[in-house]
Amino acid sequence: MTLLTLNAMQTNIEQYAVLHDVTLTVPEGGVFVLLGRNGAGKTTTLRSIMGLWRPSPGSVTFRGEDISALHTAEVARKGIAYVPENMGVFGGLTIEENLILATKTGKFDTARLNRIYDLFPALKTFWGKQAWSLSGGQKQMLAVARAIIEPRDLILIDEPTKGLAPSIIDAMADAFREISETTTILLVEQNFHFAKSLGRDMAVIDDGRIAHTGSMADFAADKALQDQLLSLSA
Ligand SMILES: Nc1ncnc2c1ncn2[C@@H]1O[C@H](COP(=O)(O)OP(=O)(O)OP(=O)(O)O)[C@@H](O)[C@H]1O
Repeated sequence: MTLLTLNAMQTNIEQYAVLHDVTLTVPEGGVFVLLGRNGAGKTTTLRSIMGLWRPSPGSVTFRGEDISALHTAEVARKGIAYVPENMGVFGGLTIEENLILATKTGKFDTARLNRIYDLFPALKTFWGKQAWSLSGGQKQMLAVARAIIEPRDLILIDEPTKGLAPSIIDAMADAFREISETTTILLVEQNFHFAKSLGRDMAVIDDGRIAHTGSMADFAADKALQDQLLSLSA
C-alpha cells in the first residue's frame, strides 16, 4: 500500500529552482532509501515533505490526503517525524529532558521507553547526561529516539551515518531494521554500503530530479548505474 506520494514537486529556495520535478511513491513498511550526490536535492525533498519549504507547483500526499499546504506542526501531527542532518537535539538538556520535550503530554509511555532502551542501550546508561557530552553516535541515537517516542507512521532521516565510526553504523543499521518493522523509514544517505543493507525500495535524485527508482537489490547489482548516478568510482 502507498504511504507517501510526491507529485511533480517543484521547490524554489529564494530565486533558485532546487527541485524541478520530483515524483516518488513510498510504500508502507520497511526502509525506502533516497540516494544522491552532494547538493542533489535530498534534504530539500525531506524539508518539502515537512512543510519547511513549499513545493509549487506539485504536491505531497500522505495516506491519500494532500498535506502540501499544512504547517510543519500539522504535518508532524499526521504521524510524520523528521530527524534532520544536524540531529536537532538540545545540547544543554539531558537525554531524559530531550525525550520528554518530544512527547505530546510530557509523560513517557513505559512500553515505548523500554523499546528505546532496548534499541539504544547507551541512552539508558547516560540518561542523566547533557546531550552535548555524548558521542556523535549517541547524539544520533537520541535524535532517532525523539522521533519514535510517540507512535509514528513515517520517519524521515537525513544522513544519520555522517561522521560515525563503522561499529556505530552497524548498530544503527540494526536499530533501523527493527524500527522499520513497525514504522516506515524514508532514509536519505550517501553511505551506499549502509543504505543497501537496509533499503527495499530506492530512488536516486540528481540535480533536483528523480533519476532512477526501483528495488535496492537491482540497483546494488548494477555497478554501471551506480557509477553513473552516484559517481561511486570517482
Ligand atoms: N537555504 C538555501 N539557500 C539557497 N540554496 C540552497 C539552500 N538550501 C539548499 N540550497 C541549494 O539547493 C541544492 C540542494 O541542496 P540539498 O541540501 O537539498 O542537497 P542534498 O542532496 O541534501 O546535499 P547534501 O548531501 O550536501 O546535504 C544545493 O545546490 C544547495 O546549494
